[in-house]
Amino acid sequence: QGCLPPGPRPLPFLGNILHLDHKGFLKSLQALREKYGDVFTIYLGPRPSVVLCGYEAVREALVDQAEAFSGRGHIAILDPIFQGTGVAFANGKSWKALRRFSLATMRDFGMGKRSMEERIKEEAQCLVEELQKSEGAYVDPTFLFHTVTANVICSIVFGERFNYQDTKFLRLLNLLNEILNILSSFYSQVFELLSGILKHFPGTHTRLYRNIQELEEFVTENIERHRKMLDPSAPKDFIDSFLLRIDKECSNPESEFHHKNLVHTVLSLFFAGTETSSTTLRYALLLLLKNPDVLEKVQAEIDRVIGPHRLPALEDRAKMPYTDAVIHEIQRFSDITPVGVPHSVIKDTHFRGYLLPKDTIVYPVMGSVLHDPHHFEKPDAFHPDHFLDAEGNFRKQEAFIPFSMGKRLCLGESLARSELFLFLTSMLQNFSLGSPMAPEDIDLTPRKNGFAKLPPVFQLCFLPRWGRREGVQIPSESLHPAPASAHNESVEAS
Ligand code: HEM
Repeated sequence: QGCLPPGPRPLPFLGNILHLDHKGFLKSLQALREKYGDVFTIYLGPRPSVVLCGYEAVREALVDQAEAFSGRGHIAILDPIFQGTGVAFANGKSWKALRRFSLATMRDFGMGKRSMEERIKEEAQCLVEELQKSEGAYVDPTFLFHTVTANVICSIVFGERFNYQDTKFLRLLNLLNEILNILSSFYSQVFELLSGILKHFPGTHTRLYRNIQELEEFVTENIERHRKMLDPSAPKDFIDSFLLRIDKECSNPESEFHHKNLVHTVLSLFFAGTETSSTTLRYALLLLLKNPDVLEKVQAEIDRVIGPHRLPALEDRAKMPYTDAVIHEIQRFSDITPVGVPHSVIKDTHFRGYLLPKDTIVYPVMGSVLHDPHHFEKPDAFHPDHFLDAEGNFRKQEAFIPFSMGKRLCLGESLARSELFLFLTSMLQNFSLGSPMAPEDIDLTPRKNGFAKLPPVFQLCFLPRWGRREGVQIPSESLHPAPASAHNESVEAS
């Protein structure tokens, strides 16, 4: 049975449901941490989960005992669909093969001649053009940001980006949105506790399964098109590369490279790689509106290093320590997966004097690491100096782990970091930001702070910083006041 860490006494079947506050799973965990320490056990329904808080405990598990803690914990509402297939949900030999393949394919030129950077730059340019069309009106950027991050995944897996008005693409986005909304809803948390009963009745999970099925059909049709056009000497995207691997291993009945794993790996990339990046971008703009002095310094660095005449490129980042520090602080502060993604131990595991039986679920509470007061001077403030030394050089922080740590470390980390840099610098190179509210009135209280953390809904306007004449970008005096004052002037002008 093992010897689990201490925790509140569970009820039969219902576990610690009474200790969990649906408004803030994280808050409930913080209260329990005060009572039981950095490592404790809670029962989600009848199953125990071990919760790890603070940098030290999370590192000791995910890094010092990386292999033991590398299992993926079940997510009850998704279990019947994925059944352990697809890179984000698989375990053991299957996960290892899919992860190695996915990383190698997305790295370098695993998918033909176009690099990841080119794909993101193309999307960044479309994003700037789309924002130009808003003509300085106030907009809520949520949908547009989902669109651009989903399009980057489309470019990688399908080999093509879609026009923002394309009806098929809009349907794909709606399905994704609805699926991710259900996954982060209170219903899914209840399902986690009571899946044994709820799965026998129709409910929101039935709608979730219909949506996922439609998404699977969309992906399968696309795979069939790829199959017909496949050129074995020139794979041009993720699906082509996977199909070639299926063919290569077709005589091996044990192969992990089959249709179901392809479809579910593609879905994993969409689920893990769209809302995460787009929520971070939204937080970025909100924090820059709230902190106009920071915005001003970022734009000054962009003007100095990149200037107005060319697109930002990844190699600029090394020359932009302030912008790099700000992006790190945005990710630290926004902390978009506060309780982490569940892991499990793949064997009986000794940890800090306890014995966790094989398959015990483990939550590495990332919010407790990103806000660890032993590692960050002002854990609850937005403070880019966390990532700068006294000379203004970029300074690494070991407790900066928005992508987690160890063997399950986010597979899209490099892609996501490139997206954040290129999308943000492209927007700030071209636009001043305006808000209908003064910075001190902007409320940062998250709209949700449970399994996912979401910023409040807000609006802003994008005011061109440069006029265009005969294809050359030139400074537009009337449109280019100092960014901090632009912030307020634009409000009065509207
Ligand atoms: C700011 C953006 C992002 C953040 C903060 C983020 C964060 C995370 C976190 C916390 C995990 C869980 C790691 C664990 O289990 O300990 C994860 C896993 C994962 N992420 Fe990301 N992610 C981001 C963007 C992306 C993108 C763009 C992709 C697209 C390729 C992606 C693909 C994945 C996949 C496939 C996994 C599962 C890895 C596995 O189970 O082996 N993520 N991510």
